[in-house]
Amino acid sequence: MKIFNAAQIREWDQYTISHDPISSIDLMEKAAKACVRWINQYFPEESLTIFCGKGNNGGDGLAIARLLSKRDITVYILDTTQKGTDDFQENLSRLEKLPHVEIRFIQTEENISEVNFDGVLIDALLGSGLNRPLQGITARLVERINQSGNMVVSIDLPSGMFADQSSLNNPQIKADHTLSFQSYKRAFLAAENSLHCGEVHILEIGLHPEFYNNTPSRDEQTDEDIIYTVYKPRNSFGHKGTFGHALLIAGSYGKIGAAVLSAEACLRSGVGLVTCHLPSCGYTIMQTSLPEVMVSTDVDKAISTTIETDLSMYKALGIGPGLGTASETRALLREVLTQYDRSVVMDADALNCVAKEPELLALIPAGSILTPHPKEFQRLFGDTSNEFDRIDLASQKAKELDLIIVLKGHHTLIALPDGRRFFNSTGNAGMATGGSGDVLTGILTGLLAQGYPGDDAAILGVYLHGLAGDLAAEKLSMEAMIAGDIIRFLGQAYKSIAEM
Ligand SMILES: NC(=O)C1=CN([C@@H]2O[C@H](COP(=O)(O)OP(=O)(O)OC[C@H]3O[C@@H](n4cnc5c(N)ncnc54)[C@H](O)[C@@H]3O)[C@@H](O)[C@H]2O)[C@@H](O)CC1
Ligand SMILES: [K+]
Repeated sequence: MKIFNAAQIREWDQYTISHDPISSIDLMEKAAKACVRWINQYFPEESLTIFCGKGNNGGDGLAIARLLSKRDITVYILDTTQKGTDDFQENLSRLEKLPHVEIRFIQTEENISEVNFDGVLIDALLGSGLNRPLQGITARLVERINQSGNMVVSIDLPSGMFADQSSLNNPQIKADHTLSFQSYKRAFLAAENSLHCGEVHILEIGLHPEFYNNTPSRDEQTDEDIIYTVYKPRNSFGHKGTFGHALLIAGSYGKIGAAVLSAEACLRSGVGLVTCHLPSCGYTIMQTSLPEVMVSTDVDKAISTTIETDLSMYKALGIGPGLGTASETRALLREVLTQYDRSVVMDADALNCVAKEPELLALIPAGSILTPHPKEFQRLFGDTSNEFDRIDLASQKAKELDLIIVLKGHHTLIALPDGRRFFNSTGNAGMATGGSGDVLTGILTGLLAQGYPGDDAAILGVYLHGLAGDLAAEKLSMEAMIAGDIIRFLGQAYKSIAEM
């Protein structure tokens, strides 16, 4: 699903108005009706206090008030000097025709102390038209709403939150639910906003599909349609050679488990053969845990010497899980990156090695996949002041270095070298557990070895990993699931993708 920015969303509204055609006041009525259906379902009887600004977000609020006027309702209008939009004014005069609805105006800070915060609070102060951080009386009102302790439902966006840029540390509504229209906004994908958005509900308001289809978007949220086009069902005439041979370079003393997890995930991603290059202390552990994996061993407790084998026999290479960052290991990494010219997957300590020796970056083969979590990303590419900047930096580095950057998080970002950015839609907090990243490395390496191009491998692999995690959490709970469970549910995840 494409994610449009605030300007594109405005254009989409305008396109619908002129091509549907529909008047803008009728479009607002549709949006309000969609909200009312939701409110009636979630809060069927509660009294409501509705806070409106004088833009179209406030217009939505006034229309909602009229449609729910049989309830116990109070409407507060934040009466700035600014003139209301046409649709706001029209909805105000429609509402004023209902004498039993109480409309009060907030013009001074004193008025705020007279507000009665009753029942469910509907926040229709500001929406996607926000163009500066809240201040003065608006910020004060927002603060009071947040302090009220009442349930808060925001219309379109929590007031004070920008649709497509960081709002970190700005005054903004802390909503329990956000009812937004038609499609996801960037704001809802940022972890830094999650405490303010609450649960996000996207309501269909019939914006014109032609605009959606014809308007390119840099950002997309991975969904079933995308996965359907990326996933390649297995060729029934294939043999194990068809599905590639992957090499994983992983493990150190005390962290052989990372290599085992990664190797099993790689196998279960569908690859034909897996070889794991391990320090010698991991030999018995790996052979006993996973008889399907071939093992080549190094001499020591950490991987530190030259790999003897001809790397060109491997279709893909994954480096990092449990590797450590010893200087000998870095030397090996340098050698591998120099020798190998197909895509590699680099995670965890492989990335930390690169952070210690940044000149290694230039050796990474084009089209390779890097999978940092935010801390590893920061070590590699430096600090950013907020999540939006971090995503822009990841995107810039993906372009500059011709790499795919998978920035792990609640909505993992997949930044492609051509500038496109995908936000993953599967996964849950249960996956924040040791070894979960090793599993992802294995899956991605396995998909590359099977011949998936890097961008498809990243999009599909991250989605599968999250979906398997969701299935594991459903069965076992987020608390009790562990990384190995993600592997155990990979099969079910594949099955549900195949049925799409
Ligand atoms: N036909 C349409 O365009 C539709 C619009 N809809 C609603 O319209 C909203 C967008 O409407 P608007 O563009 O009027 O935007 P808003 O209702 O968000 O308000 C924008 C106004 O507030 C002012 N403003 C911006 N930042 C401010 C700040 N920090 N403090 C005080 N004032 C500030 C702006 O100068 C502008 O006049 C959406 O969020 C959505 O709720 C929906 O009704 C769906 C249809
Ligand atoms: K709002």
